[in-house]
Amino acid sequence: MPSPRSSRERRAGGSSSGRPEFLSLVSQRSPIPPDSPSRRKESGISAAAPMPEEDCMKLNPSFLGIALSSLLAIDLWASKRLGVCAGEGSTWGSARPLMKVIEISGHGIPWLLGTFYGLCQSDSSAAREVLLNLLFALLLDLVMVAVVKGIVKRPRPTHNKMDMFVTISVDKYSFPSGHATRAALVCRFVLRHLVLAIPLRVLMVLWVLIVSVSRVMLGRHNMTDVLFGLLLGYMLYSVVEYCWLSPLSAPALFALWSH
Ligand SMILES: CC(C)=CCC/C(C)=C/CC/C(C)=C/CC/C(C)=C/COP(=O)(O)O
Repeated sequence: MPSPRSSRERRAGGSSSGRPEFLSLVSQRSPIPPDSPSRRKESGISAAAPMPEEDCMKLNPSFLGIALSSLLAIDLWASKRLGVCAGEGSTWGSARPLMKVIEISGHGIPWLLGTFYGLCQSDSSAAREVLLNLLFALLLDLVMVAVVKGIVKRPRPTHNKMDMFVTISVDKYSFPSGHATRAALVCRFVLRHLVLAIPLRVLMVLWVLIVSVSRVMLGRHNMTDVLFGLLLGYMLYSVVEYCWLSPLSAPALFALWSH
């Protein structure tokens, strides 16, 4: 048996849209009397009787849609204003070389190569365990960011100059920021597994903040790319911790690195 909503939509000319702005247009052609309860419901005028849950749900996607578009508009506008190092001629264009050094400090290549080198050089099994897990974390991060970038396909900001040091194909997309995920992941990893003096721990957190802010200042990302990247990196560390590789759980891997 057809639901009351679907039969109403058929009467209204076959529209399947549940969005109120479309329903108000549709209702001009509807044979339902203007003061009927269902007409009041469609036009959003509150009736004495409580609205059925089905009709309340119709308003939410539209509200959510407006809220999301507003957030994205604010994000684009603010990110463009903060992109003060996006080009040599930008307001803070002279700071661009420094921003690019910060960019390299969070790039995948130095982190992967450094960890790989450390793994080959390490002679203690405890160090090997930590470095092997760091390598796993960095590779997992690379894969996850590539997957999300490939799904979301959000283009980089229009003011970005694509002059980045070594990129892969999905790096033409900006959501999420790979630098932000890596910085958050590495920071959590290092704070958990390295015994560092307090000033160094503070420096590590500051580095995450500087790398994150520099992504927007360089014009590489919108703010939401960076915020989501930080969140993703933070969560990825929990995955690494959960899958922690040890000589017991992955003996073959550890046999590879034992001298
Ligand atoms: C050395 C080992 C063990 C493996 C190398 C594997 C490999 C394919 C590395 C690629 C590293 C690479 C090119 C990463 C891209 C980093 C990057 C430019 C991310 C984009 O960051 P974003 O913040 O602009 O999104």
